[in-house]
Amino acid sequence: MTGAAMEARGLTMTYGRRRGAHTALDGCSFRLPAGRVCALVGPNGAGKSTLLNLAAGLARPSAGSLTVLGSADLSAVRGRIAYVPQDKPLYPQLSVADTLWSGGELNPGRWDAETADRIAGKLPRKARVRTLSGGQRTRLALALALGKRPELMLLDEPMADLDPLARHELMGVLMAETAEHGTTIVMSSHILTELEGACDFLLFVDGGRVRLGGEAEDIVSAHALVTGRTDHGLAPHTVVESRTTGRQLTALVRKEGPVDESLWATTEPSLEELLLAHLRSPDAPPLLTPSASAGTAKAHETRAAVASA
Ligand SMILES: Nc1ncnc2c1ncn2[C@@H]1O[C@H](COP(=O)(O)OP(=O)(O)OP(=O)(O)O)[C@@H](O)[C@H]1O
Repeated sequence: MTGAAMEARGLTMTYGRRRGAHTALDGCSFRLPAGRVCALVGPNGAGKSTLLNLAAGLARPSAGSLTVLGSADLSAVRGRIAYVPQDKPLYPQLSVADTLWSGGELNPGRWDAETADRIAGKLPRKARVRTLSGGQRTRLALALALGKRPELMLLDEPMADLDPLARHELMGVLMAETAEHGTTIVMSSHILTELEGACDFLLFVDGGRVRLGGEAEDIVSAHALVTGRTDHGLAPHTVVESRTTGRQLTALVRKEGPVDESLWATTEPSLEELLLAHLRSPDAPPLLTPSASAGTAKAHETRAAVASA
């Protein structure tokens, strides 16, 4: 599919009322183009699970709007979405085989038994779900999600309890899904090293707000790691984070034009370095690339239509 897999405008979610009220998402606006593998990152309590719950249609926003797969009525697109929440809810009394069978029963016309079976891998088919380890349960939940052949997969910390080999395998499977079927994947994770190279889009949420959004490559290349003398100013660049050792300054900057490389030794940060710097600097200004800005696609389409008229 083309267009946006998700588009949020002023998306706000407040839990509780009056004195006990807590705003988990606070006026988020962003756009996630279809067919991307999107890393949803942010510190504990940032609002990641809340966003995934809203996208899965399990809760309604307190204010603002959220469009998923082109529809504001999320019950209408539920069949095209697979959601694997953090606690991986499965029926503990069912066997692995029965759980896979139920996937087929619940998703008539869409179910891909071969894929589900492949992802379930060596899980003992006769074992009851309640006897599986955390990682094995995750594998089964992912088999159900992928077997559904969704257009949008929402995965809340899918890698947390997988062993390194299984994580590697999962990343490969998810990337193949996107390449073959154009599936959009949104995956929350705290394991930053594993996201690099696997995710091509980034949503960094903190304090209920989107602080970074867009193509991972574009976001990384908008920044630079610079080292130089403290008396060389860094203007006009925005300093996200800096550290001084004697007369030497090392900083992660958001570039406003080219960095003067005669004064500053400059390298491109890794995605992990970039995210860590932003985690440590909650006051850094937000950055949304044009592809992640809500409403941009329509504006581009309108401009293109006007130009070709
Ligand atoms: N059902 C709820 N009732 C009240 N507050 C909630 C509820 N669910 C989440 N919250 C609060 O909303 C905020 C965001 O929570 P959320 O689970 O979305 O964060 P998160 O980014 O997924 O965190 P983590 O990385 O720890 O999983 C937190 O302060 C949390 O305490």
